[in-house]
Amino acid sequence: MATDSTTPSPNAPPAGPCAMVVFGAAGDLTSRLLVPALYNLAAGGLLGEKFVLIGLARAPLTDADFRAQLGEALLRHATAAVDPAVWDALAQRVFYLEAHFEAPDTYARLRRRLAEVEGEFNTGGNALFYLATAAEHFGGIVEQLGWAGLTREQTDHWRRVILEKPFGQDLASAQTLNARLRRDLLEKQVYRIDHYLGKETVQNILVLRFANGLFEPLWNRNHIDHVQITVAESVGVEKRGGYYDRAGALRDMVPNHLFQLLALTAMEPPTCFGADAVRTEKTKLLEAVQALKPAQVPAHVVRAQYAAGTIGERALPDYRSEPRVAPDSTTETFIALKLAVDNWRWAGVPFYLRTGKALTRRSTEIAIRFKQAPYAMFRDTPVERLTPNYLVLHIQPEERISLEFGAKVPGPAVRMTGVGMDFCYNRHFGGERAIGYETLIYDCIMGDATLFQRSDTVEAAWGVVEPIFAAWNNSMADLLTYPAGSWGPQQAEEMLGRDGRQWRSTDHDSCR
Ligand SMILES: NC(=O)C1=CN([C@@H]2O[C@H](COP(=O)(O)OP(=O)(O)OC[C@H]3O[C@@H](n4cnc5c(N)ncnc54)[C@H](OP(=O)(O)O)[C@@H]3O)[C@@H](O)[C@H]2O)C=CC1
Ligand SMILES: O=C1O[C@H](COP(=O)(O)O)[C@@H](O)[C@H](O)[C@H]1O
Repeated sequence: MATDSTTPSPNAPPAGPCAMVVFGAAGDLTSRLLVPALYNLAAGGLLGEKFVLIGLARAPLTDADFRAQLGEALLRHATAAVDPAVWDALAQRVFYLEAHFEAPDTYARLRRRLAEVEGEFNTGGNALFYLATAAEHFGGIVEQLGWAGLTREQTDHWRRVILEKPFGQDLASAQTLNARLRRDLLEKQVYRIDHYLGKETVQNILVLRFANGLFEPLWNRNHIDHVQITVAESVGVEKRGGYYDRAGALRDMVPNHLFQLLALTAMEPPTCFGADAVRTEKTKLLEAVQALKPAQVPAHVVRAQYAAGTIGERALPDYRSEPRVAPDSTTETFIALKLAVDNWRWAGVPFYLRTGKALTRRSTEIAIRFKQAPYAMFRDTPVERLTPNYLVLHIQPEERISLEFGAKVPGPAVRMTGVGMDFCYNRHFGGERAIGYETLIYDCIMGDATLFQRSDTVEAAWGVVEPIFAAWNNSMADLLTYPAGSWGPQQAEEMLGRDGRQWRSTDHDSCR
């Protein structure tokens, strides 16, 4: 992550030289996210002349077909008007290799193609292998790259691999995958993407906390009552029933995206802005999250599945009637958790996390609730209750930070109302938004792994959720239902209610 400005800094040097090989280049991720991100980098002058893209997939395409396919995808998914000159220049450096991941000759052909582009475009022998493919292919591809000598680094060139999530389905499979990767790659060559770390508002958590003297003294159990992390989606399972029905909300979202938000919010200050310093603190934080005991699971975890309902004008069927979902599915589409971080900073401060599909609206936020001031001074006034003090990091779709506090209503009587101060990204930085993958691709080419997951972080995260799976396997938690378009089951409210707390309402949120 460039440390002096935005996504990445416009003053940053262009990335490269390098050849980026995308395994699964005819897929959705490539068209929807990777190509627009590469275009944005090129448009910002952040992809050097010595950058080449080689797409690899099974479809019988020529280079020209592939360029045309990506060009159309770019027009559909670009975040700003496409400048044909920028795209044409980039497209000249795009190539296609029709190949099967499993076929051994794929890797010999790839080696030859890499040597050709190295000669023609001076890519310097550097190569980034991007596995934009289902996780079941990761091990096989990396192994074959290793056999073909394609992952071997030399003093004059580097070789790196980007993996998309999921990194395993549980702790054991994550450990197996990491061990398999280690056979052919050094940890420093592995870049595990969590796309939440590509979001500006997520990267800003570190800056907010550690570049401002204002917040850090308050950032602990002496001043913070509790923390809420919400990742609410208004979409249902859409076309991904086949994958999602095997994963569920806990696997799909919690050990990755929600725990990244948790770790950034709660970690100790790293000693420097280096990849290992930041990732070590994140890992330590996740290791400090108390594993739930089986008997705690029913009170600390709420899981539920959506039933038919409407979200705005949109009607959603029961989750079990969605395409490629089992009619008797017991997969959760909503989960709420109460976690404790057992360290000096956070002892006694609950962290409430919730995520779900088919909820009222899309809203991702981290709400930090400060402890209440003593009421004594207002006892003989009309003030009946003090306004809760929240610092809210609105991650998406609104991108802002708000501070909520009480203010005196003008007039002779002492009356109080809740008011807020807002920092809105749009208003301050303008409306042009990035995909999020720009920074991640740029950083990988530049060899900065700060925003990527390390193997021990991934394993620490699975370690926290593992006891929950175990309890569910022993039928220790009911699967509830909630109507699509609601905020989830009532039991998620009750979980906080038992602690005398409630989820912060997002109903009136907007940039003031
Ligand atoms: N799509 C998204 O928004 C996101 C996706 N991801 C992750 O990214 C990865 C890719 O997802 P996505 O692009 O949606 O997947 P798709 O199914 O759309 O694309 C997969 C690609 O892999 C190719 N492929 C599959 N098997 C083989 C094979 N044996 N040999 C050669 N090529 C093969 C397919 O080629 P063919 O066309 O020939 O089938 C296709 O190009 C997944 O891990 C997913 O979890 C992560 C975040 C977001
Ligand atoms: O990884 C995933 O993330 C998306 C949510 O991402 P966002 O950037 O739109 O918040 C989620 O829909 C999907 O199920 C999950 O696999």
